Amino acid sequence: MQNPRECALDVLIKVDKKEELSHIAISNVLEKYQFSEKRDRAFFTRLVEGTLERQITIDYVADQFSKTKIRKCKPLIRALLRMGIYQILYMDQVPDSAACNEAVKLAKKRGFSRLSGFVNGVLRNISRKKDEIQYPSREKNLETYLSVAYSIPEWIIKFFQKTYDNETVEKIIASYLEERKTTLCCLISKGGKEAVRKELEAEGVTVEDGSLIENAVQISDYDFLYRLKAFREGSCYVQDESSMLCAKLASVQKEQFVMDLCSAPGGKSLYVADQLKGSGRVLSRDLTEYKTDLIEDNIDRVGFTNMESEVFDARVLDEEHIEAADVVIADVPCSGLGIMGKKNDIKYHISEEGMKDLVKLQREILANAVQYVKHGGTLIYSTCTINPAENEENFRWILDHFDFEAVDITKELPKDLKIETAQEGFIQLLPGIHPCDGFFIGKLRRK
Ligand SMILES: C[S@@+](CC[C@H](N)C(=O)[O-])C[C@H]1O[C@@H](n2cnc3c(N)ncnc32)[C@H](O)[C@@H]1O
Repeated sequence: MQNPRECALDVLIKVDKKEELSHIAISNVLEKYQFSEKRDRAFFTRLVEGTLERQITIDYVADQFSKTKIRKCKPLIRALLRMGIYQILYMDQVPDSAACNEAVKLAKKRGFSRLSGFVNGVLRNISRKKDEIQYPSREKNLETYLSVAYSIPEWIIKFFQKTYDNETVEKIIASYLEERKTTLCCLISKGGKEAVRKELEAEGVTVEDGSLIENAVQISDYDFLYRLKAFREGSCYVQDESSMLCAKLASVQKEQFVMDLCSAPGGKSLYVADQLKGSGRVLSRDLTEYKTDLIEDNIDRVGFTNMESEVFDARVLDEEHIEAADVVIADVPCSGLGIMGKKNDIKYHISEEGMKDLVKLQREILANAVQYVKHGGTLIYSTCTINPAENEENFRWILDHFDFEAVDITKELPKDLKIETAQEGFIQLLPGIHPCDGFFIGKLRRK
């Protein structure tokens, strides 16, 4: 990686133009430069993720120091300013002078010599007057304050306030900015947690136990996941504990047939296939070949023979599988408000209108999902969002329209997780309140 700042600039421009999602753009660059220095790769990742994460705060600051509003700047200049401000405000180890000089050099290199003075002026001014930056008053307008302080669109804050008190809302949005470790699910059939821990520690990785799930570990102090033997050889895979809990609640039994309707990259399928210990069958579907290739990559890596992938649109009823499955998992496409800390694009892309369309799509998928469940079989309905319409309202819609009953999951939850609605068959996990992503899980039984 010759110049991590230039790589970051290119990714930020692409993401700004909505040409690519940030996590995909970042991982493409990291893959391309997998043999570059660990330090450069880490700097690049932090610069892109941090700049996107703090974009609302950064833009608010930029507009105080520039006559041209940042939204009106050319994409390259906007990206340069944003990443320059991020370095000045949030990267203590980078001298402000380096942040300014490198931004000026990149502006010139990319044919914007005329505007390099403007970039220099804005960045140096912010660097000089850091202590004079004005932020909105918490007392005068809580929502605007929270939006700028935590870099979350104001409408999302108001949306959360409809369901949660201000203290909870602040905990949720603060959690999105927290640094998080990578969580891995250790496959039981590959020796389980202790075997994985041993291999990871031998490679210098720091390994801690997960908070909710027995076979979860959290790792730090590593560079490239694919270089870790335990990962490469398929003893573990990346999965948040909320997702593991979701798959665990499917409570699969040996020899069962499981249909996972929206399954790429295959996390929940892998979990249940592992629980089936080589028996039974997991049919993992997704909408496109690009997506099922991701599932196939995972199957190849872990070597499971009881799991297969298939391109299938879950909105289309599959007559051949009516009442065929012991367990159906409908982990549907959703607004993703529970994972905004991991996927920075979500907060800039999603809208209330978009969430309404998602509810329609989810019900279309659910109307088919219910039909694949055998009588007495299980339906798991899940999302990674915090939106009552996509979550408990859809759950109740199933109960109202189909021959299903809610399953009391109180006793199946980890002992530290006490959520009252569990007896009604569902839980809403909240980041900042629970030690995992924001996630909804509902469990139903076909009568
Ligand atoms: C929340 S993600 C699934 C995550 C996955 N269950 C896991 O644990 O790794 C939702 C998935 O639904 C897929 N999807 C969207 N529309 C779909 C449709 N009509 N039919 C099938 N899958 C769809 C998306 O491609 C995406 O992979």
